[in-house]
Amino acid sequence: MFRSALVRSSASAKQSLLRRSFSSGSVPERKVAILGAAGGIGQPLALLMKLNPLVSSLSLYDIANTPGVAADVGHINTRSQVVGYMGDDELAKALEGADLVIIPAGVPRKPGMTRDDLFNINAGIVKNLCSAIAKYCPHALVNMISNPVNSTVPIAAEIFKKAGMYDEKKLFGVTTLDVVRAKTFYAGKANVPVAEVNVPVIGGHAGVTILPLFSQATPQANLSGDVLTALTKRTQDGGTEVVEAKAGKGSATLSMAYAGALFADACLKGLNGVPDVVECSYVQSTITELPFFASKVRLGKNGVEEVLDLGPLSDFEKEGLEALKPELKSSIEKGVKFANQ
Ligand SMILES: NC(=O)C1=CN([C@@H]2O[C@H](COP(=O)(O)OP(=O)(O)OC[C@H]3O[C@@H](n4cnc5c(N)ncnc54)[C@H](O)[C@@H]3O)[C@@H](O)[C@H]2O)C=CC1
Ligand SMILES: O=C([O-])CC(=O)C(=O)O
Repeated sequence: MFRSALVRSSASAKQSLLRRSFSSGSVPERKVAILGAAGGIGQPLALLMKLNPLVSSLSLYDIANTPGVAADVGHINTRSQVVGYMGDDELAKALEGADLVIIPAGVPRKPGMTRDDLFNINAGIVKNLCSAIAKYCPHALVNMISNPVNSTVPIAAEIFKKAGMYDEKKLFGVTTLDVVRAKTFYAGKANVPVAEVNVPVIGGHAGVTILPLFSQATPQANLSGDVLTALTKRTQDGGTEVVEAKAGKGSATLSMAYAGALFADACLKGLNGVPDVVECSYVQSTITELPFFASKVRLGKNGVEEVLDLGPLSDFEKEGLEALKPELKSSIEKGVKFANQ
């Protein structure tokens, strides 16, 4: 009893210290820039980042419509100052001093398209934005949302290498929506409280390259092989499920904004020195033979602190891992080739 009272009092002392340091303004200043901020993901993501007390400056950039989004979000009475920037001429100002850049710029899918069908348009957009990041905020963490993520992250890496500022610890493909979906679908089948669920998702972010590891899901549940196969397929097809339901009006935006805000928050916590922040992300990696791979990553003051290994896989997951490698490899090579042509 004495020990638990001690634990309680030290926890509440920590909380009040945190509260005091926050109110005295010692939470670090952090500038977050969203590129593509007026889009379907960009707008709700701007809202969620405005609600995040770790952000002191929120920079909203797009090629159109940012003044309205910035004026709207800027009226919310939370910590960050919001500024909207529109068009190429304002990109430098949008990026200068950014600690974290989130990129949901680019076109979304329509029914019948794969993410790779977006390559021709989005690769060029990502290339230009990354050239600007290299110039104006070379030390920022970059959260890449624009599809096809399996290729846009390698494109970003090549552009950064050419600019001589590439730091593999600072570049992330955002695969959090796959984790969010895997948790939701698993909780439904396992009949466990969704808030308690954890499921790592590895590989990449398209079709079979998305590999949820339900064998490592917690809380554990005794689900049959058929159910696990169906859960895996639903997670892999989650994006397509939304694209079809939206019937030509785009892809996931609200759940993506939620996932993007979760991942950005984890990055900011890491930058601020919060220990043991672990999220899945598509990063430069040596845990398989592929140069980029999504897995659990420990986040820290410099971005990626550690790429965690995959842990034990079921036979079904081992097969899934081998099956995803050719597609992921060719998407990576396509990105590298594009950036260097
Ligand atoms: N990583 C993931 O899990 C997910 C990725 N996505 C991807 O996110 C991207 C954006 O999706 P939505 O927001 O639904 O599309 P959207 O079309 O609603 O918005 C995209 C925004 O990007 C802007 N934009 C275009 N070119 C730009 C440039 N050069 N600089 C700055 N902004 C530019 C547009 O003006 C528009 O406001 C798509 O590529 C989509 O496939 C979508 C859902 C999940
Ligand atoms: O499916 C799409 O095109 C958008 C996306 O990446 C997702 O929802 O996971």
